[in-house]
Amino acid sequence: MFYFYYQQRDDESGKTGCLQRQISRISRNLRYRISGEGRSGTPDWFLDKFAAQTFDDPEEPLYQAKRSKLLCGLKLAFDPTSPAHYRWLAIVSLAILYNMVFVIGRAVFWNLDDLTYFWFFLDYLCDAIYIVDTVVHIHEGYLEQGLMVKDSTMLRRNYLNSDAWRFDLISLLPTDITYYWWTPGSCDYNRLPCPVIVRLNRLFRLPRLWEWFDRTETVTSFPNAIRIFKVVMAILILIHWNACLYFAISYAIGFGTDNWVYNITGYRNETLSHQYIYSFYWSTLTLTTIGETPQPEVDLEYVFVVADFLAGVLIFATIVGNIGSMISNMNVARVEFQNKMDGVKQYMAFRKVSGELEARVIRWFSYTWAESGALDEENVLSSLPDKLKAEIAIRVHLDTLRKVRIFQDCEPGLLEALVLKLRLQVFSPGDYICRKGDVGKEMYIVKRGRLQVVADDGKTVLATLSAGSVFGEVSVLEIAGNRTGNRRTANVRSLGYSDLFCLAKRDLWEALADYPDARATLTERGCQLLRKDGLLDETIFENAQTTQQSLEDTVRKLESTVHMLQNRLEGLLTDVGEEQAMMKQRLMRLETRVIESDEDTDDDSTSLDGPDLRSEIVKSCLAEIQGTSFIAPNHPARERGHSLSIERSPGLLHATTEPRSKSFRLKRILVDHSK
Ligand SMILES: Nc1nc2c(ncn2[C@@H]2O[C@@H]3COP(=O)(O)O[C@H]3[C@H]2O)c(=O)[nH]1
Repeated sequence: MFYFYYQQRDDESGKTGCLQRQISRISRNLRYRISGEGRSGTPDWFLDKFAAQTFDDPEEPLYQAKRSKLLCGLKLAFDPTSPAHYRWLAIVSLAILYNMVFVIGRAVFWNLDDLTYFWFFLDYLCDAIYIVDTVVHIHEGYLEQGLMVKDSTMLRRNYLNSDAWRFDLISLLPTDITYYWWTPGSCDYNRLPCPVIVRLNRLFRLPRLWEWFDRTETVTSFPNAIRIFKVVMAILILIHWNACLYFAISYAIGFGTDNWVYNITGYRNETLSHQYIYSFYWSTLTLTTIGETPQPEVDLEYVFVVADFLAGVLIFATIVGNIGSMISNMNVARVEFQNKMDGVKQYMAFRKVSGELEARVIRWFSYTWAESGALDEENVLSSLPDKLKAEIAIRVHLDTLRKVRIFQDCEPGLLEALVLKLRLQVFSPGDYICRKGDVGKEMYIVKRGRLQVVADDGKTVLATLSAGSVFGEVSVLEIAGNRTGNRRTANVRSLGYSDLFCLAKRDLWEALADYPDARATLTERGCQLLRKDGLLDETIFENAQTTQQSLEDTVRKLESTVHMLQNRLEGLLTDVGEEQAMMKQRLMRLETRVIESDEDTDDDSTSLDGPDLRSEIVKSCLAEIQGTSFIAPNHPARERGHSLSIERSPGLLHATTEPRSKSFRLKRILVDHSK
């Protein structure tokens, strides 16, 4: 429950052994300090302090480590998803429930409050639980960017930023201080309520109870049962509170003053049990509006009864509706299955299917329901990512898969790939899974049951298959030399009920494409069976093996050639890149020279031809960048929306705008790579 962890800021200096020594020293110091000086403070406050003290000792070998900012501290944090935290919430919930039931009960039914010391013990036990819970609540870890935050300072900040601290604080207020003036045990039928009413603030801890219910709903395998329990509990507490209010109103109006209020006179009516049972009974009748209740006589009674009726109608209608839908949800699988079965039965009756077949179908339905509850595994798991689905499937089917020889030594990847493609099929006694001569489209793995491989006569049993056996692979693998081609080589019949995993041919091929060893094992097994039955043409098989061998060699050679070519191409690409970089640099140098020579003149209409220096520069530019075309993208003419054409003649460069043809001086010359 407690996380004591090291926070190490300097990786170089941390060594587990040293850290353990420090921790034990810090704990020793902590114990000494707590017992010796009795100082208070949060544990991590202490621990940080002592850690600093320990490291400040120059004799300490880790003194240097401290200098390089190794901070080693014990921190207190609670993981809100841990089972220990969940159990703690259960304890807090009990304390809250205690307060919810007994504070109001004892405040009204004075006889109940007589056992003063007993109640004191329970009250302060609950208060102690509340105090510890506040510490736990403050140090509860939370997720930030998917990681659990365990830093005490951040946890405290997070707690103070939430609303929870207000509720915790109110529920911790020591309201019982009023007992000093208002002594417990001093109330009777003349003086109500009892002083314990001041403890009502303890109910502000209610959010923790809801938290526990939420966690329980998530954790449990029976969420509907928990929901129903929660609703029933809410109803009972509501009735209890209403009963207490009825008794309190009867006191306010005056016990026995009319027929509506509680009549306290008489030996039986004076007893606590009768007072409570009658009030509870009255409350149940009124809230559920299912029985005759005494007619109210005074205004307050009318108001109270009307409020009760309204609450009853609204709250109970909601609650009962919820319970109804929960119960129908619990049966939804059964109802759906029943509907499917009825549909098939109606269809068989309509199509006049033989009685024997009908009976088999019905037997199949009952077996499927009894064994798996008609669970649609694919749908149930569809929302999970493939990896998780595969993990669940492997766990669920592990026993079967362990028995399958080809899966025993296979790589986990193949197992994952295959397990996701497996579909469960159920066969009844006498069902033929495949018949000799059918086209093979699936391979099967036996999960449960016994099957027989039978010859054409339907009687000669070639082999018996049980859990973990694989069959149907011969026709699916398309073994070269198989005389039956892709046809089934034998009949397979289910002896009793059998559950089989079915793997489609395409899925099997896809999975085996990446796992040649597994494929070879399967093919080898298929060959053995074919040889046994004389269905393998050895010549074709050997030829195919040789061809495959040479094919594999060719592929291997091709692969190495491709690899070599790739290397050479990479080298060439690097050369081209370097050349390009050099070219760019030279071009930049040239541009700079052109711009520098242009800076002296502003004349827009200056032609580039002529025996001046610029022309010479452009000439050398052209000579430098052979075959590359030029544009002047930054020229003012282009900015004004004129089209700009560049002409290149040997030794000259003209920039001309449309519509007016005019020569411009080029201020910048760039290489247009797109051309
Ligand atoms: N032909 C043959 N198939 C067998 C035998 N034992 C089990 N089988 C399986 O029965 C399956 C029938 O369909 P396939 O031919 O696809 O694959 C066959 C084998 O996987 C046997 O002895 N002979």
